[in-house]
Amino acid sequence: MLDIASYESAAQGVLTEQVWDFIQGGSGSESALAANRAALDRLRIRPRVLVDVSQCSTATTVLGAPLAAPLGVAPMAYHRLACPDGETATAEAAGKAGSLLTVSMFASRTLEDIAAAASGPLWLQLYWLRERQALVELAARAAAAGFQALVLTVDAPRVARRPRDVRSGFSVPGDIRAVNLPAALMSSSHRRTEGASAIEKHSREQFDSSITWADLAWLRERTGLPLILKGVLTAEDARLALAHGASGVVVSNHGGRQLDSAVASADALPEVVDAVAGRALVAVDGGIRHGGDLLKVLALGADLAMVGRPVFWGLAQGGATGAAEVLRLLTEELDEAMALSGCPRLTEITRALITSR
Ligand SMILES: Cc1cc2nc3c(=O)[nH]c(=O)nc-3n(C[C@H](O)[C@H](O)[C@H](O)COP(=O)(O)O)c2cc1C
Ligand SMILES: CCCCC(=O)C(=O)O
Repeated sequence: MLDIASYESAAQGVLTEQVWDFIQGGSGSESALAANRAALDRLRIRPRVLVDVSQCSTATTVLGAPLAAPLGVAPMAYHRLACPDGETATAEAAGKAGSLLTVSMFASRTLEDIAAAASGPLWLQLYWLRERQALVELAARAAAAGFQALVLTVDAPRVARRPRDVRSGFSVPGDIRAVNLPAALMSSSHRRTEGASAIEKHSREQFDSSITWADLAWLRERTGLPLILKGVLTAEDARLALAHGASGVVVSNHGGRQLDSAVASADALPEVVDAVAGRALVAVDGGIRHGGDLLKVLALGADLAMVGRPVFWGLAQGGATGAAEVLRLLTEELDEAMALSGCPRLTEITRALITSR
């Protein structure tokens, strides 16, 4: 497999149509989904030549953790939809590739099993549930298992209407469970209804859509782990995130799965980078499919790029091996893009490298 697109088509051949649509799909007209790719494609690289690129290095550290490249796996629910081992396969893959793994609150393997399979840094993603005690317990288990940060997803007061899932009557198969949460909190995710998405209905029941900036203190008082906010798309919210003690933000429109008309993540990235001004970590996700895309978001000022669907495709196609290959491929492509653009070190990747067409 020579590119990420090959993993995508291989995965389509392996997954059921309903799971495929759940993974690939976005909200509404899928315009935010398309915008992520379009924004990256619009950016082009202004390469510099006759630079000594005989020794390129993609290595970096993120919140103190060494990585082979500024690359991480975005949180995605239920990896067992893609392969039988689920998140332990992903953890093994991320470790092999030197990437960071963000585990979803709706992971289908236990935090402890995932930690045992991991050899690299782990973060735990949370949605803010009405049942706050479940958050506190998860945060404590994550810290005990060696997770290094919490990622609170803030772009999902509820799961958006995703037409593909409504049409297919998507529900989470009964044998695949969000095993880190009490079963009673999850039962409606598995309740199949024609013409409705179970996860959208579940989120209306279980997510607390009343939380505001003021509530973040409550969570921060209950964990020693750094808190990162995922789903920030404006300078205003980036400043508020810092004012409320966040250690970082993930610039993301949730892979086009939440606000359908949202700005593309690559378009939002520069204003967030400028607002954060080096005071906290800036990660980004959405549509990153090539090493060149990595180079582009690094040039716009991201400290870390995260990929979602490509990892699912790798898992579907070849379990831990497939997912590791996807992460390695992106890292190799970044290395090549750095060499061919005259940037042997990550610090040389600046905005001067970017033009829009
Ligand atoms: C199948 C799937 C499940 C997801 N589950 C979660 C989740 O549980 N928590 C979350 O914060 N984001 C979730 N996301 C969003 C991803 O973290 C990420 O923002 C998005 O997929 C990045 O875009 P990309 O897929 O284009 O790389 C999910 C995305 C997909 C495709
Ligand atoms: C309730 C599960 C939501 C996972 C998901 O599909 C997403 O966050 O995009």
